[in-house]
Amino acid sequence: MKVIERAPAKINLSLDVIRKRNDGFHEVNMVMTTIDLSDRIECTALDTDQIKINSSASFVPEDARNFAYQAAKLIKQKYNIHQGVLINILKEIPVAAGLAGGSSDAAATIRALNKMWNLKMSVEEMMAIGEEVGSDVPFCIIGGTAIAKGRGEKLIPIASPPPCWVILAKPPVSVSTAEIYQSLSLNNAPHPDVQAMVQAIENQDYFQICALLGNTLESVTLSKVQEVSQIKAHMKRMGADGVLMSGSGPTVFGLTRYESRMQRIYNSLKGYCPHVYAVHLCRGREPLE
Ligand SMILES: C[C@@](CO)(OP(=O)(O)O)[C@H](O)COP(=O)(O)OP(=O)(O)OC[C@H]1O[C@@H](n2ccc(N)nc2=O)[C@H](O)[C@@H]1O
Ligand SMILES: Nc1ncnc2c1ncn2[C@@H]1O[C@H](COP(=O)(O)OP(=O)(O)O)[C@@H](O)[C@H]1O
Repeated sequence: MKVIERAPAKINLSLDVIRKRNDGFHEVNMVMTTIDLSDRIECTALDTDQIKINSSASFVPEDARNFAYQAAKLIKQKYNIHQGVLINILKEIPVAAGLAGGSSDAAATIRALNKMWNLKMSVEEMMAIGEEVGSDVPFCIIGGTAIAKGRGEKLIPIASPPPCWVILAKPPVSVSTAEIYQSLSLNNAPHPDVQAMVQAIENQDYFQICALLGNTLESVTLSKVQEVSQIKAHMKRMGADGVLMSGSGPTVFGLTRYESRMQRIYNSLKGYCPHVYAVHLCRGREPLE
């Protein structure tokens, strides 16, 4: 038996870091939304009782460090499953990019194994398992657009933003999420207006959404990866209506409603950055499969 699931990336339209907690995490307030750049997860039943990972990308661990492996192991333990699974990961999402590629692979694995082993887990149960793998995994279980609080696991689904093109450019460097949070000094950090962003999305006010894009972590990554500022400036010059770094970065995204402008921004970045994509926001809570 084989179950296939789509694992879409996310971007953070607004990301505020409120305080450092005692457990090593930070309290956040974010607006996240899925985009139509996806990995593909294929789960195939194995005769032997083991978890095997196969990934199409280098840099992605194929052992217990893989988030999909960790998700499968947690499910096997919780439901006392003695069957094995081969998890084939076809990577499209750049790795360590601020786009939650690994988290989305874990979430898609949870959805796939729920079907393959007929576990009848509710969305809440899948989110609880996801939370044990990483802060962004519960969001990746539901997808769509949501406010995320706590360390990212407390979710309030909201309406989707109005349709537009999202151009993504990842400079040829990767950053560690833990290091970026660690280097953040909250004394002089910028704090985006998350509530105003939620309101702008509810009003379907595209230009207000563009104006309110903000990310507390951006200044930290900017100071380590100079290409982030260069790409931001370039996207603005080429006519993007709003530009921001996603998550802990270093991927930068730009928004436009015009296909011709999307093409211009995309083409002008293609020679400069190894990873450039032009995608759409995902509308609504489409079934993630
Ligand atoms: C910054 C964000 C924004 O969506 O995304 P990415 O850039 O990773 O895509 C997330 O907060 C990342 O979530 P995720 O990548 O799941 O992080 P986790 O694996 O749970 O944690 C990795 C490390 O990041 C730090 N961390 C993470 C989340 C959080 N709210 N506070 C933290 O301080 C902790 O040091 C933790 O050990
Ligand atoms: N399935 C996976 N896909 C990508 N990276 C993974 C995966 N499982 C574990 N990792 C590890 O997680 C780290 C962060 O990757 P990723 O989830 O792509 O980035 P981000 O947290 O910035 O969105 C990588 O450096 C990689 O070692």
